[in-house]
Amino acid sequence: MINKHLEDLNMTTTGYAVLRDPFLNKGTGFTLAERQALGITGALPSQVQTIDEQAAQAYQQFLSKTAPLEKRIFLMNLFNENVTLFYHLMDEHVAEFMPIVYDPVVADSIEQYNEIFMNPQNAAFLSVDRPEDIQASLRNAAAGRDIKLVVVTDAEGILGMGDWGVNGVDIAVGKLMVYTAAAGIDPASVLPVSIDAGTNNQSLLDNPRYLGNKHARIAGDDYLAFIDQFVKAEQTLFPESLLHWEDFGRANAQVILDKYKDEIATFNDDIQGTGMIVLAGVFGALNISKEKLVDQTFVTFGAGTAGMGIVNQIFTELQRAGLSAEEARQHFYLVDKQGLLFEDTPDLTAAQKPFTRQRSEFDNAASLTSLAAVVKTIHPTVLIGTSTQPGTFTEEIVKEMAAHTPRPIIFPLSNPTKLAETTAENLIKWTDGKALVSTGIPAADVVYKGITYKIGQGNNALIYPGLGFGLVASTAKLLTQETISAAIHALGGLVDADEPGAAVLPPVSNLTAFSQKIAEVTAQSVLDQGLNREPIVDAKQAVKDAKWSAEYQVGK
Ligand SMILES: NC(=O)c1ccc[n+]([C@@H]2O[C@H](COP(=O)([O-])OP(=O)(O)OC[C@H]3O[C@@H](n4cnc5c(N)ncnc54)[C@H](O)[C@@H]3O)[C@@H](O)[C@H]2O)c1
Ligand SMILES: O=C(O)C[C@H](O)C(=O)O
Ligand SMILES: [Mn+2]
Repeated sequence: MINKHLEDLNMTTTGYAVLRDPFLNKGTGFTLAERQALGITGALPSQVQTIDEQAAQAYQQFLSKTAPLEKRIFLMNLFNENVTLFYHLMDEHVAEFMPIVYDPVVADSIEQYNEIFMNPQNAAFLSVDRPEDIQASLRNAAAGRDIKLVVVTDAEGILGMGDWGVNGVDIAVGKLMVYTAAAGIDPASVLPVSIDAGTNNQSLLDNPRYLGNKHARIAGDDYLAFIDQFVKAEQTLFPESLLHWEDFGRANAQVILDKYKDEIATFNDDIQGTGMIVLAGVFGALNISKEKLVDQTFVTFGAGTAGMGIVNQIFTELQRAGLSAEEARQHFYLVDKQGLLFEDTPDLTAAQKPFTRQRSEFDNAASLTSLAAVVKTIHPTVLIGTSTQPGTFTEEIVKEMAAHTPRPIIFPLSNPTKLAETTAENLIKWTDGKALVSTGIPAADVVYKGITYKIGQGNNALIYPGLGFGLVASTAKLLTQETISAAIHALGGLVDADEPGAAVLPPVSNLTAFSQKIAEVTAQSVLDQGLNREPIVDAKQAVKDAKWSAEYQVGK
């Protein structure tokens, strides 16, 4: 698909403006004829390079950087200069670049955002103090581009690191880069958005270099009114776009999703994307252990945005498998700061309440205040960590779990690296190779007693690009549970369960291939429900037509 922006600008943009527009620039890739036509003859050295030659040269420069953050800065600057070359290079090195462009190195860039500030990858910055600027800010950042996908963050819950104010814009930028690298959405059709609602992070407020609003976060009705103004402006300016919410705080994420999910094409990645990838990972694990979902007992450690997204997705699937809601609920034990969550536990969230337990179920209810006590009492078969508490899946807890189930499914999912509940290596060793493991951040293979255990990455990045691109390609009006379930099953069936040490999810090196499959299944589901805005008959063809590839267009 040739973006309208390219056609429009191509006719009117000439001279240095072409070289400075990252969506148009080819640098030394411009042919002599193009240089002539665009009025940039003499503005570049005489050699004309192919994109492969440029990519090889850029990769050498990338390799000369040793610190991960330096590598990221190099790649962000390359993106700012030449978007096509950036993605051409990323296509060739997707497994190597993902941790740099995205999690975990994106966490370092967020923490040091003000100190390393650079031209911000075409993001839109909205300030809660200037609601009157919302429309203009979105329009200016889009700069005439036809926007089909917006990733917005207010950065109250960046990964597990809490409130990072305006710095959090980098997660919106990173998520969108993964969308294009994985699924092939046209980078000229996407927009990262930062909502600066203030920050409660004292280190930012005290930092003289902090670039965001230097006041406490606004909350409550004022906050929700600003969100509503944003949604209305976004939908007015980009009426066919998908709106993706990222890293909002626990008190707002579900409220916002519930408010808009039946009205517009929208998606909360931490709730829905995480629920999807975890269920796909559990299916992958059950393919290996040859067990059934309905026979599993789940302990979720950290019953916040992600934890409850996971519980609800599995809960839905258990009902699809034939259980009643009440039967399905019996499979879950939620552990949060307070310990096991009971119906009379103080400070329960709305999402937690339906899944609490009764004290009368246990002889030792009063002592179920720690994960160790809960694991010892419940004997879970699946343990999921979204707690933000590093090192909490201890050897004692893991060994206790493994003593009561042949293939314990254990997913320490908290990000970034420094917050993970434990490592894949620990889990394999402590369980003598029995654990079926997935981690939020990328993990190296674990070699143990002669077997190489591959570790699937349980990160929503393995599923949201295919889902989101499928929705955009099929011009979806809404995202339904039916579509979500279809996408999960598309991914869950992609592992080779019989290989010794097999991973529960496919490798990031295959991200492009399986994102394509997820996009096709998603688009088909949208068509099956009649939720497409445009008349589309062939889902696969629609995905193919919408796919952008990181090659220069001749003569453009
Ligand atoms: N791998 C993935 O795809 C993925 C996706 C989303 C979130 N995450 C990770 O999950 C973590 C949580 O994210 P979130 O958006 O749900 O945040 P959140 O703040 O909504 O939830 C965190 C929950 O953990 C609880 N918690 C805090 N301390 C605890 C303790 N000592 N014991 C038990 N529970 C405790 C909190 O009370 C809260 O309910 C983050 O580290 C995030 O990076 C991973
Ligand atoms: O950003 C990630 O790596 C996954 C997830 O959305 C998170 O918030 O941790
Ligand atoms: Mn997130």
